[in-house]
Amino acid sequence: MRAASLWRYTIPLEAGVVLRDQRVKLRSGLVVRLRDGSAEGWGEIAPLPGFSREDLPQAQEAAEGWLAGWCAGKATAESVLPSVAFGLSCALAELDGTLPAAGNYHPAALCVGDPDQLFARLQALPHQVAKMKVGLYEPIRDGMLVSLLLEALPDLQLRLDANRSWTPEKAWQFARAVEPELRQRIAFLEEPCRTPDQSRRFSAATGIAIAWDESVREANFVVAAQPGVTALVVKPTLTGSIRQLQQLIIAAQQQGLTVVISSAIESSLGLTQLARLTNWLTPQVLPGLDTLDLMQHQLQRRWPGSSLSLQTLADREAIWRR
Ligand SMILES: O=C(O)CCC(=O)C1=CC=C[C@@H](O)[C@@H]1C(=O)O
Ligand SMILES: [Mg+2]
Repeated sequence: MRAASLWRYTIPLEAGVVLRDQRVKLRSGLVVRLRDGSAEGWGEIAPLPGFSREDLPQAQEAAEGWLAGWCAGKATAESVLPSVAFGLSCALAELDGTLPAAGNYHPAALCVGDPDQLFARLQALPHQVAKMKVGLYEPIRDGMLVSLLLEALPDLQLRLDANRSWTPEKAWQFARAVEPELRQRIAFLEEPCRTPDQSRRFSAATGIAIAWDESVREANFVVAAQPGVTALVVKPTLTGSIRQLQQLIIAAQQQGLTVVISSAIESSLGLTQLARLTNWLTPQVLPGLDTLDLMQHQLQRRWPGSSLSLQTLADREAIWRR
């Protein structure tokens, strides 16, 4: 006997969270629970405004349609909406036991805040891998800060993310502020320039490794080894089901590329599932999942070690059930 419930959640974000130049105060999404006899599986469906092609009402409509079919025992294809396909695939994988319980709860530390605080925080990290946004201020300032951190912390490896914000000239200004021997400790710089071509040229000229994030989600994207490209940053809420993630990982491995499983600012429910997917599918790679502290509370499942309070859904009214 199959049953399903859908809840809607809204979590206040910490002041100052900026996504694509927009200050964002709330994160909303759906949580699904599937039951089949005594087995149970949960998933999170949370399109990210400005990044997902579907919005929350569209995701809800698609999820309800899929769930009605599933409860009736019909063979149901994966949704074409990535957030829906991802959340439902997690719920199914918990239900049938394919998603292992063990997780990798040690993401690359996301650096925000002023350089002094950053320095203290980075020094205390168990593994010296951190991620920093660049491209929000002057590129020379970014380059100087990167140099300062790499010089002060000799074991530190930095992942940088420019979100396609630089012209070739600005990207050069950044690179000139980082000495060539320090550039080797930039594990990768995500999408430095406005176009992939410009980013590839930047990498060839500076020796700074790059990674694709936005490009992975473009219709014409092909997984291919290219000089200077070391990694694909994959946010499953934006790319689709666990099966699609597995295909991407296999294709990337065949081309010698690393896949970094990353957050699309999911709640602790989705983040802990991403941590489990990381441990299962990319066990050698630190994930990009250090986004829980952008939120004011956890949802349904605890992230190990987090002191944020937990809100659960079982006593809340579902918006849909069957
Ligand atoms: O990749 C990580 O380590 C954390 C996630 C992260 O940086 C992002 C998540 C979602 C939207 C973006 O603002 C941002 C990114 O650009 O990659
Ligand atoms: Mg990015």
